[in-house]
Amino acid sequence: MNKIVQIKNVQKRFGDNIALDNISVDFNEGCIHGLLGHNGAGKTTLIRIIGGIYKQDKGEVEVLGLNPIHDGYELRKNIGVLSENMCMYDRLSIYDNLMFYGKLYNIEKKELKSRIDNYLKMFQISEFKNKLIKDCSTGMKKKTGIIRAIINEPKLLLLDEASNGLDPISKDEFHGLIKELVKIKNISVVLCSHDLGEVTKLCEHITIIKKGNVVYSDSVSSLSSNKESIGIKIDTIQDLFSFKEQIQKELKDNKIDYTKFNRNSIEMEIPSLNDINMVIKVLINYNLNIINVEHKIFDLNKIYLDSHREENAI
Ligand SMILES: Nc1ncnc2c1ncn2[C@@H]1O[C@H](COP(=O)(O)OP(=O)(O)OP(=O)(O)O)[C@@H](O)[C@H]1O
Repeated sequence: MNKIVQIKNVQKRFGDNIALDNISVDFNEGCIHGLLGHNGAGKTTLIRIIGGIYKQDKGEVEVLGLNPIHDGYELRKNIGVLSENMCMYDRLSIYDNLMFYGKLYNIEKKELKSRIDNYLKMFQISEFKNKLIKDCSTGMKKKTGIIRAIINEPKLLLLDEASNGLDPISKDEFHGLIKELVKIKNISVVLCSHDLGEVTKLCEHITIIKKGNVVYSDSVSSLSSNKESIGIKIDTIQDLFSFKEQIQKELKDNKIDYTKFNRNSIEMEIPSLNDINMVIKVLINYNLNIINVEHKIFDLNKIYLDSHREENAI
């Protein structure tokens, strides 16, 4: 698979603050890549280096075979960026905003109009095209923001916490649109998010950054197939916290070290599916009513928490 982004030993400082320490990571073409990490981990800085907005202090960066600093003009023609703050003109309509941004790319007027019309249709906001941005809902603005980010038909789309503020239904729609773009336009995406559900749903490759270093980077398919243990989640009617310590001890005696208790559910890693019966017996012994048993093939929550334990610090 071709590499669309190659980052090698990149460092970026802001004064004494090391935003990126010594990062090396590659992103493949035609995939959605998730970029995760706590607040201040360095995600936006990395996105901005990829987009040619910041220049790294050390290391090498290649995006679409280009050097983002030296080939900035060429690069900007081929990437799209959407961040939480979308920077659109409040007093212009959806349509006029898109025309304005499209003209910046020197897209021929007839072609630009046809692209805008097609995307407005695809995103189901044609009927609102004359609405001023200041009067639009967050969902409408986000859709306009994505159209703006892809109006130049980019090969790479950088989404920095772009779905923030969307209600669950609009978020679902947003995810559908991103998937569709990847499928029909073969766009590669780097998606920065704090929403692990969103990343699990969309991304084929995941990179976790901690204090300016990559602490985790792997494809979801290899994560799922290389797993030595199996994640399960069991829902109960009763409150599990009252039995937490006893259950935890019994499971530990049965070689189940990782357990996460929620009020009405327990998540754990079991060595094999045969161990499910033993776990259920333990719970039933506490007169707990089990209402659901879920097999979690890919548990990003656990991967994220594990990668932020102190012993994994680089
Ligand atoms: N322009 C800047 N000037 C000074 N410091 C900056 C600048 N941009 C980022 N930093 C610092 O670099 C570090 C990494 O910030 P960055 O915004 O990349 O993190 P992030 O992972 O995107 O965080 P969040 O999830 O909160 O958006 C932080 O300590 C931040 O304060």
